Amino acid sequence: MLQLLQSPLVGIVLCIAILTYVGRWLAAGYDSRRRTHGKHGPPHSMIWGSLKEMGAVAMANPRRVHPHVYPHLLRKKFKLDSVFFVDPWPFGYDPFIAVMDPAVAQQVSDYNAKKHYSMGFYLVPLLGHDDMVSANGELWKRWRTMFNPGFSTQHLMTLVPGIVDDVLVYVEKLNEHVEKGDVFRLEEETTRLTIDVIGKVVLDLHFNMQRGENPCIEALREQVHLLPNEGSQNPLEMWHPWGIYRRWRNDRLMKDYIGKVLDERFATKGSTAVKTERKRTVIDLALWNYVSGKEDVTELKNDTTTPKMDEAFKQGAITQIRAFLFAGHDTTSSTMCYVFHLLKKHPEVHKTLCAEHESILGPIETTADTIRSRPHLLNKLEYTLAVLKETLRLFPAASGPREGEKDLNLHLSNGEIINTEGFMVWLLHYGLGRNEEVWGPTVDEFKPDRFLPANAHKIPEGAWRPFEQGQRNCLGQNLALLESRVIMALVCRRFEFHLALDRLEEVMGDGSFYARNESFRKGSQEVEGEELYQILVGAAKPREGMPVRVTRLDGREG
Ligand code: HEM
Repeated sequence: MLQLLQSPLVGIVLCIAILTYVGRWLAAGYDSRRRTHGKHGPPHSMIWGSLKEMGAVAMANPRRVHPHVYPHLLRKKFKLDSVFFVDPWPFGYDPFIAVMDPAVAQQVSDYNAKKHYSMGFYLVPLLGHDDMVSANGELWKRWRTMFNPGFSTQHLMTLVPGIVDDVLVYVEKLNEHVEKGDVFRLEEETTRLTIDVIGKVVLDLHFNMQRGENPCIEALREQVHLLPNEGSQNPLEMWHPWGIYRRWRNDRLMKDYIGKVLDERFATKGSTAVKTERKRTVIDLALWNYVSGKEDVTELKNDTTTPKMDEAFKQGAITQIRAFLFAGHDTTSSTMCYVFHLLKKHPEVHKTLCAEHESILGPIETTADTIRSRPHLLNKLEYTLAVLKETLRLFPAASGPREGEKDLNLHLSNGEIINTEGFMVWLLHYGLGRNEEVWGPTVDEFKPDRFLPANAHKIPEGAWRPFEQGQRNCLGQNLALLESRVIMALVCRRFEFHLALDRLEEVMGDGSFYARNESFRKGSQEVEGEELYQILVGAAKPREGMPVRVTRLDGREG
């Protein structure tokens, strides 16, 4: 063996392999430069691409600001149009077309452009292969069709009492923080709540993360933190042996845990209950579809031994369940954090919101029971919905990376037509929500009124898309908006949250991911005057997990 390794032939083969790899890498770089040169965008050089200009913007802003913020800052700095080209090679995967124009974004979703392949790479450690968030074509369609009924408004209304129970635990915990007067990370507490909610929706399980721990969720959350994130300026971080081991271990743990739940549900319910009960949790929908797809279910019904599930189906279902657990927790908790942050900054909005809750849901003491018995009242909270929409306009939790292709042409308002082949088409909800050409002179102001039904017609079509639109829109958006309204109805009249970024040292020992890496805290800590800027940790989250103090608004017990 040693002799073989020392032979000149092996050396030659290795050299050829390395040279081929480097050659292909350089060719990709040249291609990226060539494609982007001369196109509308920040100043571009054949040597540096857009790197110099991106670097200058990065240097003028906090080191770990979320990548979806940069194109917006570039657009403002160079007074660019709402669609432009950026060449970040050797960073990223392809040169990209930044889209912050509603009509053009709409063209991309009407075309039903494919998810960009980088999304799959990014999500594999977290979700496994072929998850429905990044999959395309028939594979995606099959899962989406299967799970759609689990997110119908009618079904979601039946979940409201369970959501209320979870939010009441959250209220209890906030009261404990009031008593202690401590500083804590609001994102952490809120994420535990949204996990409890999504656990019921997806697996019909109560994870009880607000009062305890769960190994599967711990693994999921650690996995989120091990993805390329705010620490990924160091490309070697992904290759750290400890990180590789933890990702492997977490992946196995999640697969085993969810696989066991699936097996148990399938064994206890077998086909009979799954077929007759027609429950609509994600897991039951998966099982129901599986059982219904069988040619002969009687064989399963009469089976006295434990029925076994086809392994390929099981692995696919595990991946989708992981996708729901992931997509359904931190996006919502991040949005809630920004709602509370903006309400504190805008007391007049907070007051109007509380008045709406009082008039539609009655006194706070009876609100939980009122919502449980008359959940449809949540649909009447127009101002609450407007506050949520305005928050998502300014702080969207995600964006939409799509793959350009030969037949996908973008028709710009100036008559120009852009062919997208070879580019990533990046639908940037952050930049779209902050584009003054779309939202006018009040673009930077927090004005929920713009989303009230009387004003909604003034908003250009396709301009509000934090859940994306078209066939690949967010499957969980109705759940997110419903859950958020329950939280707001039970929290906003009780508490206010005081941002405590100046008391960070009090939470640094909490062992959370946010406590890592001191170097991120050096230099400017504001983006366009906002100190609670977004960072990338799975979703776009408030930096430092939003350290706060909480006080009671009425001085009474919550
Ligand atoms: C405020 C909260 C949320 C926001 C802002 C949000 C945003 C988004 C966005 C922008 C997409 C499209 C991504 C793309 O175009 O590449 C998406 C997809 C998705 N979201 Fe959400 N989401 C939220 C909550 C949820 C919840 C609660 C669930 C729970 C089940 C969920 C499940 C999904 C799924 C399964 C997809 C993929 C849908 C498909 O491709 O067919 N999301 N979300």
